[in-house]
Amino acid sequence: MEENKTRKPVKLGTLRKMHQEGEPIVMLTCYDATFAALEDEAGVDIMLIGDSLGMTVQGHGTTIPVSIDDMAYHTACVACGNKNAFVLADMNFGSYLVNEDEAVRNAVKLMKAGANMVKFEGGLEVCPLVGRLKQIGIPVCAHIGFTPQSVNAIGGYYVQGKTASGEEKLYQEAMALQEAGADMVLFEMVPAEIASKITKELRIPTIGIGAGVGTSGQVLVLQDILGIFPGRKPKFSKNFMEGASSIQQAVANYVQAVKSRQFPTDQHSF
Ligand SMILES: Nc1nc(=O)c2c([nH]1)NC[C@@H]1CN(c3ccc(C(=O)N[C@@H](CCC(=O)O)C(=O)O)cc3)CN21
Ligand SMILES: CC(C)C(=O)C(=O)O
Ligand SMILES: [Mg+2]
Repeated sequence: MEENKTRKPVKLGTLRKMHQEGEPIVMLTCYDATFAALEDEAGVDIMLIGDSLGMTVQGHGTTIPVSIDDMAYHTACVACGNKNAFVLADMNFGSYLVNEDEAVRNAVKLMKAGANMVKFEGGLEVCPLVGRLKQIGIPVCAHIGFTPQSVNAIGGYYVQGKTASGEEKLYQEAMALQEAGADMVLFEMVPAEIASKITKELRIPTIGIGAGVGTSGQVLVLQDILGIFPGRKPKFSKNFMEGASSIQQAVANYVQAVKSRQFPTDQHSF
């Protein structure tokens, strides 16, 4: 592969600047070193070692069975293949809301494996943990809206924040997370208008998946953009292999589509 020599390391400061200047941030899930090198070369800004690996790599029906050792292993694989992208690692179900000291130790494990930031699902209930991690030098991305680890409690794959009170809840959560010290907020499956409105009021960058084009950046699952995830495709994802002649080109086309705000369209939004 031809080396991309113009690329500089993406740091937290880079992401803040992109948010301020309105340059879209491209995030894509990544689970191994080969794809890390490929995504890095294609210009992906943030590689997310998502707990979606429970579905895409391990073949489970949800993200619930994933362990902290699974997350640390895949984070280390990605970190080895990556040169310049920012590395974000998901905290798995059960690794952060059971016991706060254990949550801190688990976050430390992911940072030692090569993460630059950790992400976990939740609103007001995770604010104390966000503050504690911040104190010991661990940046946090908060994941709100539809939170897949709570699919059993939510009762299905439903769009969140559709009612006036749901919208207010999302707004309050985003503001509280920023105040608690979060460095980024991710919205999953929320109305485009709300994600855009909250993004304008936050100092910190936002990332959307099924949250419209008005967030600071976008994320999708690697296997979804390659059209190789079995079963029905979520409304918010897009197969970028269509019209591409290689995997490299499909990933580059995703990067280009997010950077030019051609993706997502209304067709991928709620
Ligand atoms: N391959 C893959 N893509 C993802 O986007 C993804 C994962 N896995 N695993 C972790 C979570 C789970 N997420 C999901 C999974 C499925 C739907 C889904 O099926 N959405 C349908 C509605 C399905 C229904 O009505 O039950 C949709 O049309 O958007 C949404 C989000 C997002 N994440
Ligand atoms: C879908 C994204 C946002 C995620 O959390 C994951 O891949 O686990
Ligand atoms: Mg996740």
